[in-house]
Amino acid sequence: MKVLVINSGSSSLKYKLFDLAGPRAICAGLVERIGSSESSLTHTLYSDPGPGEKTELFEYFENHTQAIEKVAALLMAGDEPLVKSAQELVAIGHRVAQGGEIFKENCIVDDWAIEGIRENIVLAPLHNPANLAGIEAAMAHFPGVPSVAVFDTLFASHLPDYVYRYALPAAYYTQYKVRRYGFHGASHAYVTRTLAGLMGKPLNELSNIVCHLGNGSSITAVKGGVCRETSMGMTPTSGLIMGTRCGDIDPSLPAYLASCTGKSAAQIQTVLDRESGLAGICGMNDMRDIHKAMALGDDNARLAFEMLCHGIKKYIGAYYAVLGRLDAIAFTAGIGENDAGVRGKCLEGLEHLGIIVDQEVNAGLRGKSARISTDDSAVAVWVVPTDEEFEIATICKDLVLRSNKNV
Ligand SMILES: Nc1ncnc2c1ncn2[C@@H]1O[C@H](COP(=O)(O)OP(=O)(O)O)[C@@H](O)[C@H]1O
Ligand SMILES: CC(=O)OP(=O)(O)O
Ligand SMILES: [Mg+2]
Repeated sequence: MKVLVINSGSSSLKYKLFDLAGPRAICAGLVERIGSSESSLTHTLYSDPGPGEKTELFEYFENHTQAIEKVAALLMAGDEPLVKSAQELVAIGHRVAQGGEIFKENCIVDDWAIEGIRENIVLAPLHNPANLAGIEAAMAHFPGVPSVAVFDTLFASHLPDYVYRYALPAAYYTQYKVRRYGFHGASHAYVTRTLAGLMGKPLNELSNIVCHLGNGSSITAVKGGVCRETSMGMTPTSGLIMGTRCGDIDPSLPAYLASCTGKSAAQIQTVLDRESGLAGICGMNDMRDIHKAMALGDDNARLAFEMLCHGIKKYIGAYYAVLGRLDAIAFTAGIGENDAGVRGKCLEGLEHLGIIVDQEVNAGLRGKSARISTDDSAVAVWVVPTDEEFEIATICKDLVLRSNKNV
């Protein structure tokens, strides 16, 4: 029973092929820095034991459609292709960022779902187009295989009304669905469940914060596995400073900037989504580049780093208060899993809150699960690599099996 999962992020495309009968994924890959001259594809074929063979291709991928064409060709190439024919796949799972109020559950994609995802583009302009391109390209390459849409927004769909509503005229909520949705749901759900397992604590007793820090970043407060607060709002532009997104700003700013610069609302939106965040402050959106620049004394890179860390610290403090009791904080995604500097800095000075980082363990840790707090830290701090694709594959399998039973 093979399931292919496609996770189109704003700047990357991840894929993983699972044989759900087996213990682990068959292969995985990452197309990074899509749209940049430095774009590349890394394809890893897993073998037992060990990570297996790695192929790296440096090619220009202009957009997500081109990336998927290459991935499909890789999976189906050679004498013993990983996917012999489309019929071998029971489903292709797609991460879709914005489900809005249209999608109350994950679903098998049909014309109605495609229209709904398209309608929600205004609520996630960087993501839903990439997600839709992924779905359409996969449908073209693997005809007859059910595509399953797994929505980022569902994890936060049980937020209390006083959290998800904005203090705007009530009609804007009822007519235009203006509200906090929250994103990165598959990641927050997977990391929270994994964290409970690592800590040996029943999920329904765990009170935790997840810091998903990637090119897009969001933080959630979770009690008993249920999301109680989330930093992203109606769109993934809000919350923390991100690679190119501004995060929370004064709501009067767009109108003020429009009057200063003569730019249209759409042009200002592009500035907020694509030219702001870390890139806006220092010209670089990747923390690896920012660290290199900081080491050379670049003060704008230092500022971008400090703004990010300060923002994370503010959310942790606020969500600690929201939860009342905090058992653990988990760091995940590209920055959360790999950047010891960010982890260390944003938790600095929180000892009085019972959060004590073991700086030595933290500094040495990259890309794998481990506790990075000291034994006497009241709040456990963990790095938990996310696996949005595994979460999506599991959802796909359940949905397809259920729908086959109903046929
Ligand atoms: N080794 C590393 N050290 C520091 N930061 C890293 C490292 N690897 C990746 N990152 C950061 O992670 C980001 C990508 O995170 P990821 O979760 O894969 O993004 P997305 O899914 O949003 O495209 C990069 O932009 C970079 O800032
Ligand atoms: C919703 C979102 O920000 O996604 P990504 O992190 O993939 O950009
Ligand atoms: Mg991501």
